[in-house]
Amino acid sequence: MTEAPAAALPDHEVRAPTLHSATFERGPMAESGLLDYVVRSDALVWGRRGDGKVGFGAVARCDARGTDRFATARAWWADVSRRATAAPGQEPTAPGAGVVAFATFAFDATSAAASTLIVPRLVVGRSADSSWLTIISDDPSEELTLEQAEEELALALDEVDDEAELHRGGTLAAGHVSEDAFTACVAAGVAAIDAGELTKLVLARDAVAELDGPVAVAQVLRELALRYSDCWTYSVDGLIGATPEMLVRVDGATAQARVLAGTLDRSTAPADDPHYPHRVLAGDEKQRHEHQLAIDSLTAELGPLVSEMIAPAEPFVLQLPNVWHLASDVQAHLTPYDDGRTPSALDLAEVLHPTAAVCGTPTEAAAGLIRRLEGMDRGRYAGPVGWVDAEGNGEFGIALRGGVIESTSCIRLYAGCGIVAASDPAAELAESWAKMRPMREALNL
Ligand SMILES: C=C(O[C@@H]1C=C(C(=O)O)C=C[C@H]1O)C(=O)O
Repeated sequence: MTEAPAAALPDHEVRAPTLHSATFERGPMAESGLLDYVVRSDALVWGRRGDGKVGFGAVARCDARGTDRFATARAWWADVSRRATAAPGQEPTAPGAGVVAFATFAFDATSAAASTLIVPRLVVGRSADSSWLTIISDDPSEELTLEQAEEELALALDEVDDEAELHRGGTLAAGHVSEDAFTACVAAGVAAIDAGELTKLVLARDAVAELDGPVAVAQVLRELALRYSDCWTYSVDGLIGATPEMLVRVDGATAQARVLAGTLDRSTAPADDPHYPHRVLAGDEKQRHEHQLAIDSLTAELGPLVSEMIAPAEPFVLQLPNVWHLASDVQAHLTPYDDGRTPSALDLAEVLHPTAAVCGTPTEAAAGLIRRLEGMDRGRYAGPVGWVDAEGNGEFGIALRGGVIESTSCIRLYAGCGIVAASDPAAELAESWAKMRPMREALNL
């Protein structure tokens, strides 16, 4: 048995609000599902193939920084969850219904970026077999009715962005890590690997998009969701994108992850060779090695918390519109902590982050070298992004293939690549461009 992580920090002042909610079942949604609700730039979004949730407004928020960012978020969420109540007869009916927080975490403990949990006022949710509307209040005396919830939702959907003012295009410039700096970083990373300092590290760069009008967030999200239907589209407090990588998903006592590592650009692939990705990706020793290190880092951290883990012996080739990836879906049965509680999605996000898919092996050596070589604050790029409910169910993707909105018309994009002994700087630079393609296309750049 494993000891549960401390439920509250020793100096944690309980300032979590007492929330109550009402959840109303709704009929089947149109084929487009949740996308019909992605119309505002300030909505909270988590979704894939029309399922997921869209949040409006905010009734509570927790911001944390530094080494304790996960612990602070966990303690705050434990307080919120413990006190949350539901209106009689309107209890949550599915994971993610009822009181729920959208969450985003900085990649590194030294980041200036806040890690944030936001509880929305309204949530429209949809899963394979149900859809619902939840309204949440921090005023225990407020009566929460379906009429009230529908009225507020209609208002929220009415105040859509003025399409005439939104951006049509713009320019993309180097960020903190230019192309030259990136290739130099990769060369230095390979040298460190050759010197035996570490086995793998993931190096990233950024690029700044200056648009000719306000970022058309909702439009970008809808486009990403439609084109990248195998990815999880997210928007939490200015962090937006569509990630193909699931750090962890918790549904009751089941945990799942989708590990990616190993990438092949589709734009340079021969059109007439259907076996190309299997031969060049699945058959390549460097890519297989990089992938195995990512799986090992996940299973090593997850192992002590589960009674059973199924990790396939062979990765599969995940085809996205821009690239192919080597992918492995891992599933596990969670063991309760010795206090009887099942590890939550938040607990697991903390334990699993950062995997070797975005940091390296060994973790500490890679994290140190990333700080030194990149010399940029990754902010929330490559950190966990997703949601958690009061029961501990939730989904945390790794915030990849996206960017951070820095001002009304400016968004910073990020992309990184796994570096092993056989990596070539120019090839890694090209791969980083392929990984920025989804956002560039959605932004019209
Ligand atoms: C770091 C990123 O992607 C990660 C690195 C990969 C690789 O190097 O092959 C593949 C998928 C992701 O785990 C990114 O998209 O920025």
